[in-house]
Amino acid sequence: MSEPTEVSGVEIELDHVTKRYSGTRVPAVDDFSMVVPAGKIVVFVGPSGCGKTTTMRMINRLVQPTSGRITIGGDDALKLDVDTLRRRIGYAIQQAGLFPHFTVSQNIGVVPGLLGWDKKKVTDRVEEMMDLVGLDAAEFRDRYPRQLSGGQQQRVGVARALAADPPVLLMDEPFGAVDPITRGNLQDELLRLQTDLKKTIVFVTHDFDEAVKLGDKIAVLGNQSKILQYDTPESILANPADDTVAGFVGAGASLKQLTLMRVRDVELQQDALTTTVDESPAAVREKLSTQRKQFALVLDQRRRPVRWVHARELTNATSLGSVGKPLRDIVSLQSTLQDALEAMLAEGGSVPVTGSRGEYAGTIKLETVIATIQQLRDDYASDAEETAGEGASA
Ligand SMILES: Nc1ncnc2c1ncn2[C@@H]1O[C@H](COP(=O)(O)OP(=O)(O)OP(=O)(O)O)[C@@H](O)[C@H]1O
Repeated sequence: MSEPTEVSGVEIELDHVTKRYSGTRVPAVDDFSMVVPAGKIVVFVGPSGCGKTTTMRMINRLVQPTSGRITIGGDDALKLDVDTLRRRIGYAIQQAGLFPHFTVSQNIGVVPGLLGWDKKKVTDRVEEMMDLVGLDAAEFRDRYPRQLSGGQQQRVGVARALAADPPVLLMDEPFGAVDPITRGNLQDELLRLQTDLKKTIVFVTHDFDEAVKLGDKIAVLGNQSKILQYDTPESILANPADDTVAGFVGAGASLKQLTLMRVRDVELQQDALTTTVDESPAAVREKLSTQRKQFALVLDQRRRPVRWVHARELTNATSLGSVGKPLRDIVSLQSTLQDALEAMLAEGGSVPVTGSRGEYAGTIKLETVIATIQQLRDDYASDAEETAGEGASA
């Protein structure tokens, strides 16, 4: 295994690449040039039909370019044997594209199997991948895709794409078909994985917020995959290159900046009273009353938050095993402040924050997010003033 901090991804370069589908008048992709840096996530975002998918699929030659050059880690992708090329490139798509008659483990083991790995190595790898994407192998290994939720299917799709440890990952709207909360969780998990894996990832989406959250760089594309702007999310939000990009960035750029900040970047509260499921309700009620608090946060044996319980609910309770209100939404240290804000609005107050293994790390409160928005606006206003000042003195 490589060191976790090592970049395992390789650079991708597209050089004057054009795709003209037969029988069409205008090219779907016209003279596209870009360098995707090794170990980074580059997100293609743009309107429907602008050529995002065609551009991406030329990288693994699911679409054959009409002209131009593509190199992957310095090798000419158009000259490589197509099987060799695709072994270097994981591919995940919307609705996961799983084989319906294969179990989860067969789906994840497809590429290692094709590569001729022995059975034991494939089984071990499947378990490792399931663990990586947060699926319990014992529970899910033998299920069929239709026996999984949309989010679980997407996790299997990501596990399958990563199974042969390719340096490059292409992801075409992989989280497009799931509800917003699951989508947020899947995005967080991808970022968490990427911290260790450091693959080169090209990610296609319609959703600008998703692009801001995931991208080290974003390519805003117009018709025929024309690159309108290719830059960091911070620069695109602060300085959209033209009106079309500004339109895409949309209203509320300062709110969108909340997607650039993570919960780990702000201060958490440590004043909630926590308790475990095996503590007696009477003891917890006593502590609540001494500390003049109304709510306690119940943690499970692994210190993962499960429920808020109100002092009132403890009066007749015999155990902490079931009383209280289950948490609908938990944010992690990786979540964006926007996710945290949405969770707070849904929960109606502070929300618990979890660390990398799901353990309780503190709570985040609305005032913290509001103060951060204020800070971002002040910073933005003073930057704008400086820029205006420079203009005047030039
Ligand atoms: N096989 C094909 N034959 C002919 N034209 C095609 C083919 N595939 C795509 N196109 C056209 O090429 C253009 C770009 O399509 P592409 O799927 O790459 O866009 P996209 O940006 O990924 O769109 P969306 O976001 O809707 O998926 C579109 O005008 C589409 O109609």
